[in-house]
Amino acid sequence: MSTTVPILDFSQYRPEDPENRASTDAFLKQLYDTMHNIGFFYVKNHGIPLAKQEAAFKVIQSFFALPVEEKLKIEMKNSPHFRGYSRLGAETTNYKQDHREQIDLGREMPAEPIEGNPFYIHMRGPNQWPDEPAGFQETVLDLMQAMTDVSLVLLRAMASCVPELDEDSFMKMFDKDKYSLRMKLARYPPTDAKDNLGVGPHKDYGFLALLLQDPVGGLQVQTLEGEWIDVKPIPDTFVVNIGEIFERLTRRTFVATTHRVLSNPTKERYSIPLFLGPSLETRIPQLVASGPDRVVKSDVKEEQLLQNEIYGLNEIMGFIRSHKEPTRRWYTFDESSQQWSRRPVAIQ
Ligand SMILES: O=C(O)CCC(=O)C(=O)O
Ligand SMILES: [Fe+2]
Repeated sequence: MSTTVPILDFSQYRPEDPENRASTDAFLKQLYDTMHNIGFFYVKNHGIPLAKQEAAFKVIQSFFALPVEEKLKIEMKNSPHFRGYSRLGAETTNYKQDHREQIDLGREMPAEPIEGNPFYIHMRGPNQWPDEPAGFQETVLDLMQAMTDVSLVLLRAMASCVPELDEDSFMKMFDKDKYSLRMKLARYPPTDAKDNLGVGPHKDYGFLALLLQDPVGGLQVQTLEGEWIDVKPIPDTFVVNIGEIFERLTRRTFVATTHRVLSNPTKERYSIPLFLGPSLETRIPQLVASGPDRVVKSDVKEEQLLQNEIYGLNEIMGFIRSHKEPTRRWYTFDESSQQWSRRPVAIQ
């Protein structure tokens, strides 16, 4: 069976408009089928102006063009909240070094006290912002807000298209002051190496990811039958995919699709994924009574899946396995209790 990544028209989804019922229902039906059959799709007519997308790419490109010493001023190892810059090769996916550099960001929040809090609470905290280029923070925050707004509406649509899910109790996990948001600003340098994996095969850890990619291409998804297909850039669309926790919650009615990025031999590539999750303390219920008995082929082994009941544990464990140096400096693992904890001050 050949599979394609469908394009959904977001302007069809207007649940508050009774006149538009047929169109909203058609959108929800297509959304359900897509999430069940492939777990990846494009959205068009999302309402985020092209100018906002282009402005973000522009400041991001200027940042990555700075000398490395400048970029290292906001290196992730400064941050117990896993925020900041990771240089080329600093990140690991599926046991292998990735070939990209990036800035990790999240919601701008105050750091939480160490005493009396679980270690995963430190995923919350402030971002590190570069001084240069001018306007970086405002421009990136502007896009982050617009992408968040689209993600939250998409999430509601996803919840409402599953008959077994109660939309309101589902959305309660996404308390407006506490839901979790992570964003990456990524640059993949060109490589003519035979092994041209920009990012190795993985699933995303949260509920959903919304991705803006530039025109270069290289993103691929693995169909449920195990075949790799291109998610070619389509101008003015965003790519959406489901995360592992959504898969857990729906007992694989929805699938967290495996994906990877192949670097281009001659061109650098930029992408901006945003990951949405509930508040860190949320215990993820399995809201669907029983899932279909599905066999899904994936290059990601079951042992790699993050399926903890507490959402925040999944998020921090994803960062701990990908970012060795910030982890070594700020966290410690106790063999006897098999527990992680946060160091009060970083070690050198
Ligand atoms: O750069 C991309 O297109 C995808 C990146 C990705 O999958 C990730 O960072 O989780
Ligand atoms: Fe991903």
